[in-house]
Amino acid sequence: MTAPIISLQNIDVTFTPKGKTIHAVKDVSIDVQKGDIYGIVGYSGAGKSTLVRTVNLLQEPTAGSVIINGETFFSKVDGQAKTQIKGNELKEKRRKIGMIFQHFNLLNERTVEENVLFALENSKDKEADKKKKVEGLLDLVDLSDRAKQYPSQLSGGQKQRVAIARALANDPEILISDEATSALDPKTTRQILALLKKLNQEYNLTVLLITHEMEAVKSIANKVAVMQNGRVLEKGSTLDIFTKPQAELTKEFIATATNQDQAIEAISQSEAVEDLTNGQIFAQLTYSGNATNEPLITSLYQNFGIVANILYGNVEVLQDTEVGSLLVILSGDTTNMDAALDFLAAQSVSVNILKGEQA
Ligand SMILES: Nc1ncnc2c1ncn2[C@@H]1O[C@H](COP(=O)(O)OP(=O)(O)OP(=O)(O)O)[C@@H](O)[C@H]1O
Repeated sequence: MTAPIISLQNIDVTFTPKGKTIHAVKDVSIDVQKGDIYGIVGYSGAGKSTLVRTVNLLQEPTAGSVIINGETFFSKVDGQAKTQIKGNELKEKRRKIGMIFQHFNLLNERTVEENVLFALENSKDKEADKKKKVEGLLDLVDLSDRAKQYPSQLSGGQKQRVAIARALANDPEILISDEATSALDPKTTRQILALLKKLNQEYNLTVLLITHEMEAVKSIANKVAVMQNGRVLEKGSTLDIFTKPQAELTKEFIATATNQDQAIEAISQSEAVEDLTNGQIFAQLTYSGNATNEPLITSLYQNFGIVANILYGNVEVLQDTEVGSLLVILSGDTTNMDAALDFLAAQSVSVNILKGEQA
């Protein structure tokens, strides 16, 4: 595997406001490969923003190493500062890491094209070239007809597209998106995510996607890290995390993103689940790829005499792979049930027992 474009190693960030100590980030290590859309998901206060701000040293880590494109931006290990880029060098490097935010951070008294041009104020290019560049960027984000308008005349989605054009002005290889869709409605969110995906695919832009919405991760990220209380609880490919989540928090995020929490809640109150008898299990089965095509339910009956009553089923496509989810009541002999659950595990079906003897 090639060297990561972003390598955060054992990052700690501690704040000490008024003598109080806040461990915002605790021993976080993340490697992002070029071309990844890497989601970092967690609730408010989990430490996501603080962590990503260490990538361009807007936030200096208390300890750890920040290595971008093989170059050590910062390293402090065992209390010893080893490397830290500063001053103009840091400013120069920062320009190669674009950032977009929840509230767009546009200059309200400047037009759309002036906002984008502003990012090029340190560029030594000729004015005519800069103008051309801005035109190209506005074309890219489909806002050419709004060039002379002011931010107040734009919708939230359009403002975010101006911010994206501005973030791309210095040809960054990395784009940090910090809750960029959190203030947008669902349809506009989908459009902005589609634009990020397009930039990723067509320009090989690496995207760090900070969000509290697993839905956003599901739709465009190929990798994801789940954060809570400053720590990464688990990380991996989006497909793996969605099909085999380990941490309770991850399961919660996924249930919300796939609307399964609503299905589980509704079905949990159904008569069939309320009146679960001995030997019955109410479970969620999640499976991907080949397993989707396996006649699982038939196998359970034929091989183990276990009857599966399907109460809810859903299939979606994640990273070009089908991911299926079933809410079922499994009924049958206890010994056979154990064997059936082992069989499901061997078929790479993740079984989450929601109610019943083995829960
Ligand atoms: N400059 C600061 N001084 C003191 N505490 C801070 C500072 N910045 C962040 N924190 C604290 O660090 C913790 C992590 O905050 P952070 O903003 O990174 O979380 P987050 O996951 O990005 O959440 P949000 O989406 O709400 O910003 C919080 O407890 C926050 O109050």
